[in-house]
Amino acid sequence: MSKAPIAIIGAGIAGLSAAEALQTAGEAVQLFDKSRGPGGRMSSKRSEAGSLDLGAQYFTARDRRFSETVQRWQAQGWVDSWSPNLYQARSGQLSPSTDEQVRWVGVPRMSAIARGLIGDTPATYACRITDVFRGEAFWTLVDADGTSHGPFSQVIIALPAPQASALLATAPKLAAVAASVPMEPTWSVAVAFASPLETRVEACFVQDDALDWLARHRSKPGRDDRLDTWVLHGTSAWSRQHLDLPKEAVIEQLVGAFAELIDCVVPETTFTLAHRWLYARPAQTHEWGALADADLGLYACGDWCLSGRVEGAWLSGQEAARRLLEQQQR
Ligand SMILES: Cc1cc2nc3c(=O)[nH]c(=O)nc-3n(C[C@H](O)[C@H](O)[C@H](O)COP(=O)(O)OP(=O)(O)OC[C@H]3O[C@@H](n4cnc5c(N)ncnc54)[C@H](O)[C@@H]3O)c2cc1C
Ligand SMILES: NC(=O)C1=CN([C@@H]2O[C@H](COP(=O)(O)OP(=O)(O)OC[C@H]3O[C@@H](n4cnc5c(N)ncnc54)[C@H](OP(=O)(O)O)[C@@H]3O)[C@@H](O)[C@H]2O)CC=C1
Repeated sequence: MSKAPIAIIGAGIAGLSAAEALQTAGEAVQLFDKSRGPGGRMSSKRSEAGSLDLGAQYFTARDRRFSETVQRWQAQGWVDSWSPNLYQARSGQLSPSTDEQVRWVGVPRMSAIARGLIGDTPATYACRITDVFRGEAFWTLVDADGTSHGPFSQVIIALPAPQASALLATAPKLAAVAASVPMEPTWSVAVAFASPLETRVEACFVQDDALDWLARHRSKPGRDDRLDTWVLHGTSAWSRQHLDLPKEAVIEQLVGAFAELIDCVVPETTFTLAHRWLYARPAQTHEWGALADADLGLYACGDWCLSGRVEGAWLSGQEAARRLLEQQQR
């Protein structure tokens, strides 16, 4: 009889990283995600202004293993470096803020990385897992429609901490650790103009009440440049305070803050879109790598186990896979 596969809940970069490491080691995996495709916070949204990166804007690679992986992604044509005219804004004052940091983006959109990584890995989408339980030898997952999935030999939960905690009931200690990680929201707005704004700014780290970041979409490699589209992110504090504000009001306030900040005339918008990320980033970084109850065969990973960035999420997926494989060899 062939061995039961390993279930991975969450097809963001952490789940995909774990899936790749396990498949490379000869294990069979099955991914589940509540969205219509992979990528999670690294996905891109299709819109009338083209495909937009509303979540992760770029990523850096400081760890050697991740750097080597990103080089491989670049060779496969999934990523390219992005060197925008970088600015900062402090107390409403814009100033150039060029640096030497290499920043990476998916091409032609951020979701290209997840699309590349998933390959032909078995994945079930639009499937929100609501329960994870273990019988005598195997694991079963239950989704929001009440459908059961299994049997599975082990389970990796690769979700933001509050969502992971809800599925970790079988391992109360892991559930408690995940429940101890608050995650901050981010309101993300895309705004497009029919003719290009007369500014050199292509990206800006903002320290403001409302705005945290802005990026000019067309400055990224491979993007559609028919419109001059900008992505604006609210700060964690502002996003938390305005969590339930209607999207139109969020757009009005963030585009208003953008118009005050940017050093040029801002004309009528031709397109706007708002997206609320409820669990955008962990409030602090951690050094857990991944969480494991190896005897049970239950693991948890995600950006919140490390740095709250793309690199941290990828490394956490690797660590969950490493611990699972180590336990199998015992
Ligand atoms: C607005 C924003 C800007 C960011 N900017 C940057 C940046 O510039 N640089 C950077 O390095 N990082 C950035 N990040 C952070 C980065 O995107 C994350 O650290 C990383 O993508 C997290 O990956 P993950 O796999 O841990 O989680 P996720 O990407 O959240 O993946 C979790 C997956 O689980 C799925 N899921 C959730 N619950 C269930 C369930 N019950 N059943 C099934 N599936 C479920 C979700 O649909 C999702 O696909 C940003 C994030 C946001 C939101
Ligand atoms: N919005 C979210 O939910 C969210 C945003 N995240 C952002 O992701 C990047 C990733 O961080 P990383 O360490 O990989 O990148 P950087 O080294 O580019 O930026 C880190 C912070 O350092 C400051 N910084 C960096 N370069 C400059 C510069 N040339 N001029 C001014 N400041 C710079 C900046 O911090 P401040 O805004 O100055 O406080 C960068 O933020 C990072 O931008 C996160 O904010 C991650 C997860 C969720």
